[in-house]
Amino acid sequence: MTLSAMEIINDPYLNKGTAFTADERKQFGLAGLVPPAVQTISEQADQAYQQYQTKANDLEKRLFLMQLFNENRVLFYYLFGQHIAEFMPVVYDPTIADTIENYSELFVQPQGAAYLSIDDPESMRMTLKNAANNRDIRLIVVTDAEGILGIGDWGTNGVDIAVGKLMVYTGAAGIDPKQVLPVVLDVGTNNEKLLKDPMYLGNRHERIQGDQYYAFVDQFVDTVESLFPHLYLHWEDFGRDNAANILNQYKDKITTFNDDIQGTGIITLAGILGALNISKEKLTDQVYMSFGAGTAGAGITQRIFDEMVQEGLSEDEARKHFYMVDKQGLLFDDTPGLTPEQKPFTRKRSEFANADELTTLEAAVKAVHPTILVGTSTQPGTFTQPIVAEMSAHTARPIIFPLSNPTKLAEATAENLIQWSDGKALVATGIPAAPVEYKGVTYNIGQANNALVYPGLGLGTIASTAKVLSDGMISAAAHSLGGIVDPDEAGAAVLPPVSKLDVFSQTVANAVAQEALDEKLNEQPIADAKQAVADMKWTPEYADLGSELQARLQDK
Ligand SMILES: NC(=O)c1ccc[n+]([C@@H]2O[C@H](COP(=O)([O-])OP(=O)(O)OC[C@H]3O[C@@H](n4cnc5c(N)ncnc54)[C@H](O)[C@@H]3O)[C@@H](O)[C@H]2O)c1
Ligand SMILES: O=C(O)C[C@H](O)C(=O)O
Ligand SMILES: [Mn+2]
Repeated sequence: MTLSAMEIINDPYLNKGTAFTADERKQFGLAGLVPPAVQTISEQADQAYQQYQTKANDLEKRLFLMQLFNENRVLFYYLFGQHIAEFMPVVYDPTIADTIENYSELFVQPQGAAYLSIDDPESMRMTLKNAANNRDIRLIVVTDAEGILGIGDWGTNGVDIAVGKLMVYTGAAGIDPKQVLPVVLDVGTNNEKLLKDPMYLGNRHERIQGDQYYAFVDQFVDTVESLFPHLYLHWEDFGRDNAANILNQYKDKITTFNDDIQGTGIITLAGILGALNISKEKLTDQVYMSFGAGTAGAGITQRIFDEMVQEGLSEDEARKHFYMVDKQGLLFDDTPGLTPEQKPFTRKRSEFANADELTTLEAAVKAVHPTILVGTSTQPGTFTQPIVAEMSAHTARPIIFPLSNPTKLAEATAENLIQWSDGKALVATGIPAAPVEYKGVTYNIGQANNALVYPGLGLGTIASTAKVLSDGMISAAAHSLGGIVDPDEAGAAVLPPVSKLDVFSQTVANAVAQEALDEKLNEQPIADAKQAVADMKWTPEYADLGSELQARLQDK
């Protein structure tokens, strides 16, 4: 069996458009099916970038790039590689939030995703097999879309976050796009707007919860593990009640990762270490306050706590450095509605004369004087001027990270934080922020978004054939981002710039793979971690069509 010329052109992994060579056009019946000119990939990319620049806004730009992605993966990633910092906010957060909210209206094609319906579990295996289409799948990003960014429950529309996260894996770290699969678990939605929308494309019923939900998740894990034996399974944007349960269920059994818990923990720790490098302070001297102690907030807190223990504090000593504020206010051991992840970080009312008044962030900040404040609350504008002034009055260089996404949900803007703290605050934001000019200094703002770390973490884990993702590998990833920014430059950022994302993703991957080997977690013999990472890395170049087709036939 061989592929027809039309099948080749319509296959995004094989299509080269005007870059098919004269020989290929002759040999595979492509002559006359594309315009006569034979272009190089660089000429194609220049032409595509010119088109991109004519688009009126980020949504239009994204739709154009998705069209390119749908039609020609190599060209898309070549172009992405040339404009990584410019394209990140367009293919990913924050613009991706608009495409998720308007998924039905914008729907053109399914972008290679697998839609797994809880109403049709019998089809699961076949769907996954067909979506993989004989490809050697090494990486799945799966969501059930109950907690998309901070915008809530978006049902089947959430599939876009799986597609988008995977685009960043390849653009940043060079994961082979032939080896990835985006998946949405459509278990229904509690989003009334979607349930009433005649155009909604997902299952039109409330979320199935409890045993049936967990059985469906379990069936999914069993099925992908049996179909794809070398899989790295990435969970994204599950709801607060399920995310940690699922991670705890599988993390010691398979190679798996929760981005919101672990990825956010790593990047935030890296940002804090970067900030302490600037202020020349020690982590173990800090007082940490988590605002919005949900999936991400608790995940970050746990990572910073583990780091303090690693730096020599006992668990009891370390715990004294942490405070959590959620909807109820400062969390105490008798606060109703605590999650299992919050319980270890609650305080005793007896520690405060006015415990019952500590129901707002401002009151908690006044009572505790945190030196680090991290926001994952989905509550915009909650890091107010009085709060920032209060922190600045008690700390030389307060570390303040408003991490809620997308843009409209951020707890504060970087500009306000720099102004309100008179340039003292060490800031990172969840979405990209422009440098802030203040009193003659240009403050570069680091982006504490898990996208700065999960691509390298994934590449390192897959390349090392690690059987699990260990705490040591996670810690190695966080530490590997140090030493890239010069901390002594005025206005230095706490994290390396997104423009270097492709470079430092390799650094992260190398560190993670080395740690996996040091811990003897590799399933296959590997002599050299760096070499294994280099061998795994895919680069966007057109391969010879004949060889590609040959390989395709061998896979069948
Ligand atoms: N920058 C990053 O890399 C990154 C990573 C993950 C999540 N996030 C962002 O963090 C936010 C939360 O995501 P999540 O997955 O943890 O969601 P989540 O629903 O698990 O957690 C949100 C928490 O905020 C709490 N909250 C709600 N209203 C509050 C209020 N008025 N005061 C205090 N707390 C309040 C909720 O009770 C919950 O515990 C989102 O906006 C998301 O985009 C950012
Ligand atoms: O998707 C992002 O931009 C980061 C994070 O995973 C989130 O949920 O906000
Ligand atoms: Mn997320």
